[in-house]
Amino acid sequence: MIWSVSEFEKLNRIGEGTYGIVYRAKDTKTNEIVALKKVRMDQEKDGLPISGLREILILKSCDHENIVKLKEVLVGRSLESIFLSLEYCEQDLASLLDNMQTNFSESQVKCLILQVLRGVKYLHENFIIHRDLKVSNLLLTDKGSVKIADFGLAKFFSVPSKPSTPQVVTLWYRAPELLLGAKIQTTAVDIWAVGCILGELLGHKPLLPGTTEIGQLELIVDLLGTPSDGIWPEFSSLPAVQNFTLKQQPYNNLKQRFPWLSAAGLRLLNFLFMYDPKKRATAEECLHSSYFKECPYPCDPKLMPTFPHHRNLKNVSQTSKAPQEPGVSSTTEQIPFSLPISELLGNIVKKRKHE
Ligand SMILES: Nc1ncnc2c1ncn2[C@@H]1O[C@H](COP(=O)(O)OP(=O)(O)OP(=O)(O)O)[C@@H](O)[C@H]1O
Repeated sequence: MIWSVSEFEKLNRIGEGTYGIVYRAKDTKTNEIVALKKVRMDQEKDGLPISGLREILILKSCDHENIVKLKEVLVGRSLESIFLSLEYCEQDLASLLDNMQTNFSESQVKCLILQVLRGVKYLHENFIIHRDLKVSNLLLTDKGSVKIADFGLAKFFSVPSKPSTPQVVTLWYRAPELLLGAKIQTTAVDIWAVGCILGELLGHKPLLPGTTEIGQLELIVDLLGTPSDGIWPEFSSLPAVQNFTLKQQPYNNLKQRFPWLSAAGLRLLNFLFMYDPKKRATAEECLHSSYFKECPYPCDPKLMPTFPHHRNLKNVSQTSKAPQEPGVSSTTEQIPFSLPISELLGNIVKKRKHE
């Protein structure tokens, strides 16, 4: 068995999510810049946390230009730390939206959302539901390429579907069926999230920024009107319908929210926001939307502007002050040994003898 050893120079911390810390790092052998995502092992005594395993298995199975590439799974000196080495993307849409001086033009929004839809179409065709699509999980390279990231909540789905835990997807992007306790999750939850992302890009602010589940439902009802069995036959049999009294609001206010948007743009948003998940658009259908075939046309990704690298500027000083993690030096990190995924998964709880 060949163990290849790589050394990474940790450059700065670029993100910290629920499941891990992400660093910008240089592979000192190849000089390649990568993103190293440290998989959080806090509660784990017997191996990888489920979110880390999911992310590895799903990313390993993906090969698409709009899905972030997993290069290697790396194991630290003691098997206690696991890192994913991912292709490096200069921006994530959340920090970009927070920091940009000029808003995205509609043609740029079309370019971005088309790429998201291509990535989502690929996932759904490969029986993967992402379940946590949001602007912070959409990365953008300096070449204008969008990459869907963070597969910690993603899962393979089967047909017919099996019940799964409803508490997924960040509140702002969460589909009404999840808020109402549906037991079966379908690809439609990702499509709802794409609708929220499109609304956020077009409106330059989060579309439905709820702070509680009921508050989230109320924002949805304010925007789209109150659902009923007429438009969504399963509605009144959803588990949580009894828990909430939804206010009666008969109007769809998308046109009021986006008064400048064309009829095709509004049709697309309405299709993404169908209450009934069975009637909601598929990624494939959205890709054929006439919205993308009318002026302003989607810009070519190569013509997307590049932006200052805020995350690096902000975090360089933070990184040098950050408390040192076990086995991690603040400059040249002796981190990981790369191991084949089959080995990793086979040996995940065994200590390495040949280190
Ligand atoms: N390949 C990458 N290139 C550049 N930046 C990245 C990359 N992967 C992740 N990031 C940055 O790190 C942040 C957190 O990453 P990620 O979402 O994968 O972690 P997480 O712990 O699963 O987060 P969450 O809290 O969203 O579940 C992202 O928002 C992004 O800013």
